[in-house]
Amino acid sequence: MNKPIRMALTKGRLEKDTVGLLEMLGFDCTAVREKGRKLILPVPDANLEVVLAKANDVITYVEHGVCDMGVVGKDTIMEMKGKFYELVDLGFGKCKFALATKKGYDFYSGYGIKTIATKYPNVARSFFEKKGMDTEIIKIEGSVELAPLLELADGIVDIVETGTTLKENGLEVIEDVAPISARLIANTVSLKMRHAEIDRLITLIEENL
Ligand SMILES: Nc1ncnc2c1ncn2[C@@H]1O[C@H](COP(=O)(O)OP(=O)(O)OP(=O)(O)O)[C@@H](O)[C@H]1O
Ligand SMILES: O=P(O)(O)OC[C@H]1O[C@H](OP(=O)(O)OP(=O)(O)O)[C@H](O)[C@@H]1O
Repeated sequence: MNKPIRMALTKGRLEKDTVGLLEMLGFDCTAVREKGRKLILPVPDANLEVVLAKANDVITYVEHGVCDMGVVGKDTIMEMKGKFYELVDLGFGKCKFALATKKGYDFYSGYGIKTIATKYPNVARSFFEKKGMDTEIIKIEGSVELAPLLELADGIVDIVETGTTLKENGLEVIEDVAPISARLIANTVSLKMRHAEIDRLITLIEENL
């Protein structure tokens, strides 16, 4: 048998749904479910090796070819860009990028440069560039909703899923930026060298979505 296909999975929110998808395809994911602190786990009947990584690192490993495939959010793809193929929209991990401000704040009024706090500076920059709007972008590592409350920023570009975090902090969406869901990605060389195996897996996934 060929060496296993290495698939990098985003740890955290996307992990359960990805394992659920592999199980729905009929693969035994016992080793992944009972992983403890192990980070590389076999899915033997699929000839897969699952690598558990942080979202940005999934892209780094796939881009460098040390993982053949990956499962990562569209948010991470939009922020990191990079050279790899985006193959399938997996339809889970659904949320969106949105521009939000304090409730009732008139973001588009006035002539001063607006300040935007975000964990995703490239996404925010390109959103405002398309509008032809000059902004100051400040990178924040988490709980981005704090920035307008502390008056560091006029608005935020962040992930919104249920809207609860915005609501409980007196903020509201004023514009959607982009829809987000989990994507299957592949290294460009792996897709050529292991085309038959990857293609079989994609067909199986698409039949089960
Ligand atoms: N409410 C949400 N908040 C953030 N990400 C979400 C949400 N719902 C779905 N996602 C998707 O899940 C992916 C993984 O999110 P998760 O919070 O587990 O990791 P992360 O964004 O790297 O955060 P952390 O730095 O806390 O690990 C995101 O990249 C996004 O595609
Ligand atoms: O619309 P909601 O369902 O409330 O979800 C959105 C929140 O979830 C994410 O934060 P996360 O929990 O990953 O924490 P972080 O802000 O520290 O990254 C995101 O950055 C929002 O804050």
